[in-house]
Amino acid sequence: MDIKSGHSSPVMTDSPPISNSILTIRQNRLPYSSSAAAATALSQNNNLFLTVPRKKTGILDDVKSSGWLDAMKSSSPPPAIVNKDNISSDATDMSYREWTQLKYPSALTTFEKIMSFAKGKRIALFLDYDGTLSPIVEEPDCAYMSSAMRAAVQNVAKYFPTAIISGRSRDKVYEFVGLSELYYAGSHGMDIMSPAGESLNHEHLSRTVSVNEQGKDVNLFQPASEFLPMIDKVLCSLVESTKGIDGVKVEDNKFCISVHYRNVEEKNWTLVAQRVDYVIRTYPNLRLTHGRKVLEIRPVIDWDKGKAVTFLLESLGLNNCDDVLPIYVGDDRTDEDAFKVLRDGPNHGYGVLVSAVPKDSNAVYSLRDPSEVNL
Ligand SMILES: O=P(O)(O)OC[C@H]1O[C@H](O[C@H]2O[C@H](CO)[C@@H](O)[C@H](O)[C@H]2O)[C@H](O)[C@@H](O)[C@@H]1O
Repeated sequence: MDIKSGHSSPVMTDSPPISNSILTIRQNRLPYSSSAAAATALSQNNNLFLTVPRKKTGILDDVKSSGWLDAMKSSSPPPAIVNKDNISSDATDMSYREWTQLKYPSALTTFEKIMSFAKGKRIALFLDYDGTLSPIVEEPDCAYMSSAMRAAVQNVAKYFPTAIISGRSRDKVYEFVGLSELYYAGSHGMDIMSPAGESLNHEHLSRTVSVNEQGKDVNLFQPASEFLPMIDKVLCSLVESTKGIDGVKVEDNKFCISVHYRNVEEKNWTLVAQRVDYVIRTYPNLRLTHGRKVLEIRPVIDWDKGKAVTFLLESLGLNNCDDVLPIYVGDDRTDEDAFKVLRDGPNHGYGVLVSAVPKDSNAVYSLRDPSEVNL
């Protein structure tokens, strides 16, 4: 594979050797140089989002009838599917193989095909964090990324504009990744930051300049900033109302809040759902989504990871270009918005779903786990 310089983003010219990691890029590459758009109404018809019931009075009934509990139970692969040694059963293996053969081919085995499609195109790379760059662990504060993964991300970012798109707060995910040359979109895309020295050029941008850890100016785009006081209030209420439940963790993600129940005994999951429901039912401007053993509370604005990808492509001048190939790698339900944008929108690209279990997705390709994102 060779990459031509002289473009704002390098162009793929040859097929690279097959790699066992989507982030492995070898050889001599040249570096690339490279009014708040907060829409007001909720336009999510996406059935991944659960509407918070407002008018009923029986909280437990609400929690049951609105499907919260079912979603909570199915929100991460049950331990029975992948055993402790990560050795899956024959039946599981078979269904996974079928799934990758028939529906979502492995990005590793089709790497050559992807690269031949990328020939002559500029790549823009979008990476989710938890479950994609770092393995899912019990303690959210300990979801560290390996140095090998960091080096791989750093390497690709020399050649392609690269962004981390996470549900976490931007500060937290920046702390984990630690690479100042990347774009970061925290809070499910509601907090976008350019690398130092790069600006976010966008018609809808009411630009905020901020100073990063190295004292350099960076551009911020925060379409939900008006919700901050409300989110802070709700955060305090959620901490207070769940504090008696063993194992629960309320995480401040700045423009959204995560209520983790991974370490809560299953018999108490109803209680978690009830308490969360009780707090947020009085806030019509908030909505609830489910992640991996986590309830995520965020403002009702027409913004998600898919919108963040579009915004970044537009800011980079890479939108609606036939010679651009955006690639998004993610594992979670919230990544589906980005996969959908790349599959159906004008910026045709590839979604790569990281999953060890078969599931339906808007992605085109798959990888089994973070170790396949980078070996
Ligand atoms: O968009 P992401 O970068 O994938 O962030 C989504 C959520 O990830 C984190 O929670 C998940 O990972 C934890 C660490 O492995 C795990 O303990 C938890 O059960 C998972 O849900 C993060 O803590 C959340 O705030 C993010 O919303």
